[in-house]
Amino acid sequence: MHSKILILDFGSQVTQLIARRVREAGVFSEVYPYDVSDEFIRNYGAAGIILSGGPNSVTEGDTPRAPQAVFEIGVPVFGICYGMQTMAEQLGGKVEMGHVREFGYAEVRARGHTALLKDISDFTTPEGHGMLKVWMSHGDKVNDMPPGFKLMASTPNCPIAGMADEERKFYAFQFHPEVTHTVQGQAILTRFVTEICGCKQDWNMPDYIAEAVEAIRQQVGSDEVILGLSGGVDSSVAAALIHRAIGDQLTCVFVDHGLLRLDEGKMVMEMFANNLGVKVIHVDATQQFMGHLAGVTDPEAKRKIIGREFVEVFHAESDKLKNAKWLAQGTIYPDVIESAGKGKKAAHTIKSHHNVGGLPETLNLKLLEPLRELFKDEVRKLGVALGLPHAMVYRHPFPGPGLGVRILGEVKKEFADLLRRADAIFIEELRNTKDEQGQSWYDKTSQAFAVFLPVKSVGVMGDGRTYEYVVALRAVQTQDFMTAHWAHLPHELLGQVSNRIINEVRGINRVVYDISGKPPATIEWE
Ligand SMILES: Nc1ncnc2c1ncn2[C@@H]1O[C@H](COP(=O)(O)OP(=O)(O)OP(=O)(O)O)[C@@H](O)[C@H]1O
Ligand SMILES: O=c1[nH]c(=O)c2[nH+]cn([C@@H]3O[C@H](COP(=O)(O)O)[C@@H](O)[C@H]3O)c2[nH]1
Ligand SMILES: NC(=O)CC[C@H](N)C(=O)O
Ligand SMILES: [Mg+2]
Repeated sequence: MHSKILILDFGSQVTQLIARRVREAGVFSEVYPYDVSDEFIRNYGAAGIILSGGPNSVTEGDTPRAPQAVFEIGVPVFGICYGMQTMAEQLGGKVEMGHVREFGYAEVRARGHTALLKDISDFTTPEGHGMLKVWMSHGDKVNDMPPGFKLMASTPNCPIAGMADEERKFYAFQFHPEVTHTVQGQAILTRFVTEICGCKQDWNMPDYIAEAVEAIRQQVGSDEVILGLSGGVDSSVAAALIHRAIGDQLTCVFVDHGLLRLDEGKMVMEMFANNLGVKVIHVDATQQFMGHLAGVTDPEAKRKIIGREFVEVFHAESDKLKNAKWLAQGTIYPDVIESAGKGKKAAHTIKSHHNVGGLPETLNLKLLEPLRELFKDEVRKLGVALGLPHAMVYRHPFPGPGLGVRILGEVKKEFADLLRRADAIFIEELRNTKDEQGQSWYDKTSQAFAVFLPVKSVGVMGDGRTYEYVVALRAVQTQDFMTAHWAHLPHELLGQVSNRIINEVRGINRVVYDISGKPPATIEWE
């Protein structure tokens, strides 16, 4: 049995990051909603409990509180932001609605020489104070500490930015150690779970796989599962994991909508059907997709058509199976955060992701989403541990609607064929570079591709006049795809790509490079 950390979620946008940091420390953890019962807390067997942040204010009645048992069962407790505020309130301290709200970077003075912070700091002031560079996001603050607590950290705006009752091993911070902007955040959480809670650092990817496999078997029983396999990272890793769990009960459906990259279909079939022994149905739905897309120029209309036709195909394929009760998806945590955010804040829809998530009721399939707690880089590590080739796991993401959102305006087969070839040249040239560390520009960019512009311009080739189409190259660097910088590719490389495309792809006589960031542009052009 692993020792385990219980994380109680008060609704923060970044709760899963806490779980991720604990995983990175090699310790097992699970996230539960804050309102589990006292009995649950007593029986769970946690080596320590972490209380997350959250959008509410403890100064208002009827807002979330931790089960009282959290503070009674004698295990260490770590409060973060709202978690600190409710800890203070529940143990007899005082929280006030702040007059100054603090969002973003702050420097915090570490105080009190606690077991948690000893020798952790980012720099020392001339007066000899240890300082931490942290990330804050709060309005309320603790004004009086509960009995038994001493001051652990402070800022000018927030005199009680950290507090500790070392007797009971209760620790709390107003800032967020789980985000990477808090430089020592991982060190602080690692120390909490190892030295303060006494957990062994014995939890690793093979254990994760074993537990996920067991959970999938429990959930699915003897039912059949279908999975939309794109050849992208997420659905490939999901397929490998589910296949490990239930073998032939899994059927993957790979849809070729005629808008895939060059040789994509061949590659996916070889990899999965031939090398990994996974059952894959290759559906050539080119006619169906292209037929419905004919004459349609509006980007949202195109996306909706593609989403609808995907569902049609999955529907038809699941009907052919005897006992298909589940639709598996490669949904990962950022997808979950984004959709929750949309529900709460009524944000504008910038793009309708084709997402199989918006499935019609009539499909009558339950969802199986074994990756929904993981971040992209963790999914990649999982893929490698499952034996998928490095090159597949570290591919750039490719959107479900494929070249459909990279051919501006009406999608035509002729355009898709030109774009596929231009794109393959760009990617090949990126892969062929190498810096001193042995990294290629493909590795150093997060996503790179060509875009087809259905406008013609005049050129001169071999003394003859040409009047042909334009291709735009796009390459971006990003952590989370929510914001992105355009990649500063070397001019020689761009020149080489441009030369090859114009020389090798008849029909293209001009290549341009996209130098827009996100925001204000988006990564895809439609
Ligand atoms: N051509 C396709 N055939 C079948 N399913 C698809 C296809 N394209 C996309 N999907 C489904 O849509 C889901 C979402 O696509 P998305 O691009 O976000 O993930 P991915 O393709 O698995 O990974 P990546 O982000 O690396 O491209 C996929 O997990 C897959 O289930
Ligand atoms: O599976 C997907 N279905 C979609 O409909 C879709 N639209 C955009 N993307 C990918 O999402 C990331 C952000 O893209 P944007 O900046 O263009 O919104 C980039 O990685 C895009 O490739 C999609 N992925
Ligand atoms: N990030 C948080 O947990 C915020 C806590 C609380 N809602 C505040 O604004 O102070
Ligand atoms: Mg994809």
